[in-house]
Amino acid sequence: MTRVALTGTPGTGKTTVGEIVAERTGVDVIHLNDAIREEELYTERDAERDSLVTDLDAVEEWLGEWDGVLESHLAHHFDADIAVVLRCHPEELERRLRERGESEAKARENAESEALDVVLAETVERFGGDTIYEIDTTDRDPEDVATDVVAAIEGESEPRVGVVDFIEYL
Ligand SMILES: Nc1ncnc2c1ncn2[C@@H]1O[C@H](COP(=O)(O)OP(=O)(O)O)[C@@H](O)[C@H]1O
Repeated sequence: MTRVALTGTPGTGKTTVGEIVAERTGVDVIHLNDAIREEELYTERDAERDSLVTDLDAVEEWLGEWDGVLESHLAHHFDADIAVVLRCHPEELERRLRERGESEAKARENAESEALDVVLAETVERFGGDTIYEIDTTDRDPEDVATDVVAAIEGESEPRVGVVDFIEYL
């Protein structure tokens, strides 16, 4: 097994898809955002944003030589053999986040970040184009998306970047 970074803007479906991949393949999946809280892998609490400031070095150390699927919007900040970047049209993303109970401001902020390809750009910067599998989840159900993720993990599909263009949303 190798290490897979399963990343994407919040709301793209990483948690949902990660759970399906774990069920189907038996591969170990770490939901990093939970681990950061449970293992106290943060430097401080940002009270204003109601969020934790992740201690990237502490996470790296905690991961050690672990192999499996690392699921988080931060997953691409750590070493991995391949990166899977989930994408979602900003309007659908905003809807998903509102339905999940996020504030209007947070849903909007994430939708704009998705339109600007922020996570993809960060991932390309770290991984280069040859080990990234970008998957558009818009109008697809999580089971289908999980099938694509499993194919990427098992080396049955080709790396690809540049599959969406959401810039008109802005
Ligand atoms: N492919 C999908 N189509 C529609 N809704 C989805 C899809 N994947 C996830 N969702 C829903 O969108 C919300 C965000 O999904 P989640 O897996 O928590 O995303 P993330 O972990 O990337 O923040 C959840 O309410 C989830 O049920």
